[in-house]
Amino acid sequence: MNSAKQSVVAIVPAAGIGARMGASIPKQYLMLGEQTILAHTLDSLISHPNISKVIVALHPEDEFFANLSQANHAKVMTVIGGNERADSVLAALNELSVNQVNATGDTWALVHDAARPCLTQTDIDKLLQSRDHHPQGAILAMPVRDTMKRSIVAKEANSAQVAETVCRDNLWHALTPQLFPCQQLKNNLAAALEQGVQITDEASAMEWAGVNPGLVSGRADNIKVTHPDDLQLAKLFLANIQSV
Ligand SMILES: Nc1ccn([C@@H]2O[C@H](COP(=O)(O)OP(=O)(O)OP(=O)(O)O)[C@@H](O)[C@H]2O)c(=O)n1
Ligand SMILES: C[C@](O)(CO)[C@H](O)COP(=O)(O)O
Repeated sequence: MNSAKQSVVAIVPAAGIGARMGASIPKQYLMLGEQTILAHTLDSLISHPNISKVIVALHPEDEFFANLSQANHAKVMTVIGGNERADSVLAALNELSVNQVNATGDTWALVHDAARPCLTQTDIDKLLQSRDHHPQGAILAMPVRDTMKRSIVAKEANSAQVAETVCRDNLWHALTPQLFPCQQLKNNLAAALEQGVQITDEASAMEWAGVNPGLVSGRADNIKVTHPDDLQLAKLFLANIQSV
């Protein structure tokens, strides 16, 4: 079926606590300019014409989401997330299968981290258009530019040492969104988690099932806000994106 006719549901894992950020509140609710990180992320998905629904996976004790204006948007619905990111994504997929994925299963899941607020419409378009030559699904990714080192396991802080240089040929940074047929992603993610497989992104569940997801080159400013110094960078990137 022509990809233009297939429906796309965005899934936003937003149930983390942001431990590495070390803030007093979950990092997705930190301010970035005029809005929270999560609000910026939701705006980028809500505003895309080919995204019909946005399912946000929230921490069971989340007390912030209801205060976002985006919480009341017609496209937005919520589910309770799980202990790990993958569990939160699966919770959203399970919610979808109840009332969204039709018999032919031609609904696509576009999974995007709440912590990546600098996503552009152009990159969403690029990923959606990749379905015609990547019917198995694809992810936004960025080729590695630096020489990559693997460290010796450090015995104490600030004592890391190089163990080896890792060949960077064909090495990419996996970004999000990651785009897969709903039904296949749900089945593969559930099976992988059931087997205790370490799943840190949707592609790794699909790879576990023998799929080779497409790699779609994405913008370098689509960063995941993880550590405190990422906040200023995200502010700069967002201002740049909004100025064009
Ligand atoms: N149980 C979890 C853990 C993470 N996430 C989400 O997955 C995304 C990427 O995870 P990460 O950057 O690691 O966020 P946190 O888990 O919050 O960060 P940390 O690991 O520092 O605690 C985030 O938007 C986070 O909210 C989630 O939905 N459910
Ligand atoms: C999904 C992801 O953003 C791709 O790079 C990354 O795997 C998330 O990792 P995290 O440890 O859950 O932040």
